[in-house]
Parts: sequence; C-alpha cells; structure tokens
Amino acid sequence: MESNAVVWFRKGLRIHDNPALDYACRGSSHIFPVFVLDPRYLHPDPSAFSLGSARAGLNRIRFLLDCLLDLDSSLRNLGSRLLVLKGHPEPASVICQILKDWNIQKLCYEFDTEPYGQARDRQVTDFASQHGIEVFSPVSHTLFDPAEVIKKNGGRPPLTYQSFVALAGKPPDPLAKTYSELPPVGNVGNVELLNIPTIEELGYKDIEQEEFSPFGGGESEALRRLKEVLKDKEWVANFEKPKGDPSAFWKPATTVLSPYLKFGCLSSRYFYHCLHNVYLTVGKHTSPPVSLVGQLLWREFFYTVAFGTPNFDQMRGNKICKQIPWKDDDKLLVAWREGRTGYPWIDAIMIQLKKWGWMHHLARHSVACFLTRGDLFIHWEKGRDVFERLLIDSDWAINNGNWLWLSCSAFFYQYHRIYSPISFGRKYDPDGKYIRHFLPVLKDMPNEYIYEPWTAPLSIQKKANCIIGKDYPRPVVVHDKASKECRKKMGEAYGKVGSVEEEDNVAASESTAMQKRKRRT
Ligand SMILES: Cc1cc2nc3c(=O)[nH]c(=O)nc-3n(C[C@H](O)[C@H](O)[C@H](O)COP(=O)(O)OP(=O)(O)OC[C@H]3O[C@@H](n4cnc5c(N)ncnc54)[C@H](O)[C@@H]3O)c2cc1C
Repeated sequence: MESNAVVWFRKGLRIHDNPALDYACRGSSHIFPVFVLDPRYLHPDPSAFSLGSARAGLNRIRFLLDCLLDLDSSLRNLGSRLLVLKGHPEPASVICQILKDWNIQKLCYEFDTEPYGQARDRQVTDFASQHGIEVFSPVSHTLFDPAEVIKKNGGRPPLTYQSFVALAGKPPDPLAKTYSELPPVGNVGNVELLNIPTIEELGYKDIEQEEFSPFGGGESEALRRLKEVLKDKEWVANFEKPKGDPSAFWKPATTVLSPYLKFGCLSSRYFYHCLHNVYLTVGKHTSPPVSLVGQLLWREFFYTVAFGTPNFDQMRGNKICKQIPWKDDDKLLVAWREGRTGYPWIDAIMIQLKKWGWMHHLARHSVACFLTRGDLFIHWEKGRDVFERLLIDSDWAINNGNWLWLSCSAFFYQYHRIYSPISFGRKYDPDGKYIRHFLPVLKDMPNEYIYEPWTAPLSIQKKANCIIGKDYPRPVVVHDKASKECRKKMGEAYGKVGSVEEEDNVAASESTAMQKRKRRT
C-alpha cells in the first residue's frame, strides 16, 4: 500500500536537524518535498510574478533563491528533488489542492510562530483534519518552544532576558540523523511544477548597476560559514557582543549567521550544540547576554515575547509598547531611508543596508535610534518596515523586538542615552574607511571632516570634490538640538515632568530605570 508524505519547506531550508523531513521519511513509500513561491513576498500582482515587493527586497530574494537551489541540489543527491509550486492565489490553498491530487497521508512542516504563518497553517491543518490527513508540525526553528516557556511562566511571556533565561533551561539536542537516500518523489500528475526562477525571471531589471550582498544563501554555505567561525575556538569562547566593531565590514565582528538562521539553512539547535562543544574544549568562556550562546538566547527571547504578545508588531493595541506620539514626516523618513541625512555614519549604514542587506548590530542601533527617539522622532514602525524589506536576515519577531527596544517603546527605557551620529562611529573608525566605502562621494574628504563634512571649509570641500549641499546633503537636523527635543518629548510621553537636564540624571542601569517606573505606577 502506498503511503505518501509531503514535506512543506517554508523556513527550515535544510537537510540537517530537520524533524519534519525526518518524520516524513518514516514509513513513507514516497515523499514530496515542496516549496511554494509566496506572492506575499513577491510582486503585488501574483500573476506577473515579478519582484520588487513591498515586503522583500532584491538581496533577500536572491538569498532565498540560493537557498532553494542548494536545497534542491542536496535533495537530488539523495535521489529526491524540490517541487516548486506557484503560490496562487495563496500558498495554503495550493497545499490543500496537492494534498488531494497526490493522495497524501502525511503532511510535515516546521511550526511557524508568526501571525501570518499561523493563519496560513490553520487553513491547511483544518483541511487536513477534515480529510483524515496526519499533520506533523514540530518546533525546530527555535531552540525552545515559545508556548512551553510561556506556560512555565504562568501563561505570560517573560519580559526580561534574565527571566527568560532562567525559565528556558537547556535546549534539546539536534537530530543526529544523516541520509544516504530519501524515499523517491511520487507521481505529481498534472500539477504544474516550476523551475527555481532566476532573479531576472522574477522581473528585476538593471540589476547589474547594484552592489550586491556578499553573502550567498543556502545550507551548504551556512555550514561552511559555521565551520569557519568554529575554527577559531578562542574567538568563539571570548566573544563579547558589545566589544565588536560595527564599522568592520570586509571582516565583520560577528558571525553573519543571521540570514542562515532566518531561513533555517542553519539549525539554531545545531549552532548552539557546536558552540557548547567549543566551550567544553576551551574551558573558560564568556556568558550570556554577551556571549555567542547569549546571542542565540536573545533570538529566543524575542521569539517568545512576540509569540505571546498580541499586536506585537504595532504600537496600537500592544500592551507592552509605550504609547508615544511619534511625528509624521515623510521627507525626513525618505532622507533616512535613502542614506541622505547628511550624517555620514548614518547614511553609510543605510547604504550598507541597501547594498548588502546586513549591518552590524550596533550599526543597526545607531540608525534605529537616530530615526526614532534620537533625532527624527519618527515612528519605529516606519523604520521596521524599511528593515523588514531590505535585511537579508529580516525576521518578524527579532526585527519588531529590536525596534521596540531601540525606540524605548518596550524592554529598554533609558531614552536619555542616545547614540551620537558623529562620535559613536568615529570611536571605532577614526579614518572613516567604512564611510568612504559605502559613500564614495566622501572618499577624498580628510579624516578630520569625514564625520562632519559640513564643517569643512569650502576650499577643502572643493579639493575633495564634494560640495556639501550639492554633492552630499547638509544635515537634515542639528543633532544637539534635535536630540534634546526628542528627550523632552520622550519624557512627556513617559509621563514625567521636568527638564531635559533632570532626565540626563536618570540612573544608568536598565533595572534601576525599571524600578523607578514601578515606583511611579
Ligand atoms: C533595529 C534592529 C533590527 C534588527 N532586525 C533583525 C532582524 O530582522 N533579523 C535578525 O536576525 N536580527 C535582527 N537584529 C538583531 C541583530 O542585529 C542581528 O541578529 C545581528 O546583527 C546579526 O548578525 P550576526 O549573525 O553576525 O550576529 P551574531 O552576533 O553572530 O549572533 C548570532 C545570532 O544570534 C542572534 N542574535 C544576535 N543578536 C540578536 C538580537 N539583538 N536579537 C535577536 N537575536 C540576535 C541572531 O540570530 C544572530 O545570527 C536587529 C537589531 C536591531 C537593533
């Protein structure tokens, strides 16, 4: 008797530590490894199937296509292949259709915690249960099951990292399973299969003019990159996030494994397990929150809070989010988005985002602070949207969580602590190498003016072939004045009375700030 299983790949684009794939193979005569091209992330008109969607930029779609090619190649090496389907009108109905057409008894896919994924998966599980199809949906994108952590915490997500870590415990080990062969693909009948499209086939034009992300997608690349990282055991053991240099770009100060974790080309459990092994070998090592394991726990923390917080991705109706009367100013927003604020440190980061889709964590801090509570007082949701589209590691829980954090809307409340768009970058990169790379218009500006080019005398600007106000913008706001104004507005929004100077005296630790808040309420 035939027993057919579908493995539905969405994230989790890997063979290693993949419980959904493992379960699908058990006792099945055929497996159908499926990926559905989701119009939500493609062009608004799904029939056109061209890209440039509001939700996913070019670099991330290229990264995804790399992942699919790599997954297909790995599956083919095991006697299978990836079946790519057009997700029209939307992926859930396409899956329901093939469950019928292919006479499927078992549907396996990784559990998705995002609201969009949950709604999509509900449609499919409802259909499957009506038709007697078994659904296996393990939690394997994260180290822990967010629902379990929330349950342990009495039904509410833990709202501090420390309380999360105390509750979470030790994650399960990754599956040790390796394959020499997979069950063959069954008969696909008349179902239209697509080739994995190229970026050009998806409608991008003039792409040769862009500088692309240097990070290629796929499980093979993820594992190669992880191996490289693990080679330097001392580096792994001594990793301290706050000490990294955000301006290092050819050799970034962190692992750049985030896009691989985002698409699940790398299992977070496998990553954790490897780090643990290094710690065992080396002995002395750093600890959370600053260690590499600590970084993975930040990821878990945001996943858990996001899963347990209604309206996590917006200010309205979000119980953990401070209600702040952000300003609407499209001109300033566009200047920020396009890297034209006149502050080279900020603009270089935004251009790196556009060109590479990845920036160091502290670089993200700088531009997120600048857009929101630091200088422009623009809503964090607007910045979140820009990051969501352009980051190759764009991740619903982590992106929203960090924007809530940086805008002092949740988790972190020391709004008086503002990143200077001038001195913060200079501390790491006094010669402005990072700025010169991403903003070549400033490449000949002398070191002393590279962070504040508007202060350069006209003769110097002429010599550097960069006239401020013509070749490169003047600052859109005066930082000292704008940041004072922002602090004042934040103080008002937090329900405090008092001058800016008084706010400056707020104690420096997060816990003290939180205690003060508690006392006030
Ligand atoms: C405003 C803002 C938006 C962000 N948006 C995203 C996003 O969409 N996707 C994303 O993966 N990260 C996001 N981050 C978090 C962080 O900047 C990136 O995870 C990190 O820079 C990725 O580089 P890495 O892989 O070299 O990190 P490493 O330092 O090598 O850390 C290893 C892994 O730990 C996780 N991690 C590290 N820092 C954090 C953090 N602060 N929060 C949650 N997980 C973390 C990531 O999965 C990362 O790959 C954002 C940060 C800010 C300030």
